[in-house]
Amino acid sequence: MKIGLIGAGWIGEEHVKRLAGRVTGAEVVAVSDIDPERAAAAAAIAGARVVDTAERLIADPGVEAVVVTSWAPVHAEQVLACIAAGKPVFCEKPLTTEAADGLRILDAEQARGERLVQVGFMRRYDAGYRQMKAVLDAGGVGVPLMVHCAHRNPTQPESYHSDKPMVDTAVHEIDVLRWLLGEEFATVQVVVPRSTSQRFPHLVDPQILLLETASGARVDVEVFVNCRYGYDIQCEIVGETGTVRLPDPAAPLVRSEGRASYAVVQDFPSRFADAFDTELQEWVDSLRSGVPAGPSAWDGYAATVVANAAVEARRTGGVVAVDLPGRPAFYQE
Ligand SMILES: NC(=O)C1=CN([C@@H]2O[C@H](COP(=O)(O)OP(=O)(O)OC[C@H]3O[C@@H](n4cnc5c(N)ncnc54)[C@H](O)[C@@H]3O)[C@@H](O)[C@H]2O)C=CC1
Ligand SMILES: O=C1[C@@H](O)[C@H](O)[C@@H](O)[C@H](O)[C@H]1O
Repeated sequence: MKIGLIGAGWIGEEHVKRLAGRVTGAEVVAVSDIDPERAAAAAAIAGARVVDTAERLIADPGVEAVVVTSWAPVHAEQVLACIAAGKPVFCEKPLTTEAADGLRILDAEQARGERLVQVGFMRRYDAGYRQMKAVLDAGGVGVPLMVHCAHRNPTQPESYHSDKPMVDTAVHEIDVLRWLLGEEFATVQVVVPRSTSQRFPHLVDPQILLLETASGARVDVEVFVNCRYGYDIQCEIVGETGTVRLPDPAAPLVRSEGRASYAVVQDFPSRFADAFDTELQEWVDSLRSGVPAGPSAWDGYAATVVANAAVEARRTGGVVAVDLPGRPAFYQE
């Protein structure tokens, strides 16, 4: 597959390296970024061409499929342009920052009549989450009743504002829990403890999302993006007959100087390196087989609806209903 990539920033460059070096069956042939230096640097990794605009890259007859790794607010227009051109597109999360833009994508894809969009929710490709799903699907802990999650980043840049814990960060838990539990969320509330002193003053951090699924399971997600000590992702599902917990990444246990310890992963590129590789490999495989797989535009839309409701919940302090329409038949699995 000849791939064009739009948005050669941090993750764009990582995905170019991945597609050029570790993923089989694909090559990056074109790169575009509003910053020409970034585009040139990423293109050089793969021996690809630089194309001056996203529109030209999408229209380029030498590009068979597109990876969108630009800033989230421009995802919608770029994904819509790919659909209009009939080209498969892998779009990094979040698919859109506003649910209304996600609806436009659903409408366009259904009007086109073929599944073209996959969303970069890489946790579905993480070995630990896949093991949890196998346990749940086999009924290993009975009916899920409660879920406890923590999403901790060591720090975030000053541009990270108080809606981002939902739209940019907890959107991962929202998606992976929809997938693990096999149902949608019905309500969300956000409660905030006192903020850490280790943050930029404009940011509310940490924040806790309290969600309820359609069938009545309760979920708490702690988002704490200045925890300082590492990149720490926790998830425990409590069912009627047992519990299942996301495994920590394997690390050697060191006994020394009177202590037994193991290191905490420091960043998401390390924590989810294998998941990112598997995600892009399975996307390329699905393009080559012609059978769509992975998180769809519906999944991207549903996650943003919940994230938007959580933003409203923090602002109002109340319990907000998740206003999600029924899943169209086009997106039934
Ligand atoms: N799945 C995951 O765990 C992760 C996903 N992401 C997602 O990837 C996306 C990009 O994030 P980063 O790489 O961290 O950001 P970044 O700021 O490093 O890179 C974004 C790039 O997009 C370019 N860009 C912006 N508007 C553009 C346009 N109209 N046309 C072409 N290029 C444009 C910028 O110049 C920049 O080079 C975000 O949606 C983010 O949420 C980022 C990190 C991890
Ligand atoms: O997607 C990601 C970032 O964009 C986001 O900013 C971080 O909070 C997440 O931990 C990371 O996985």
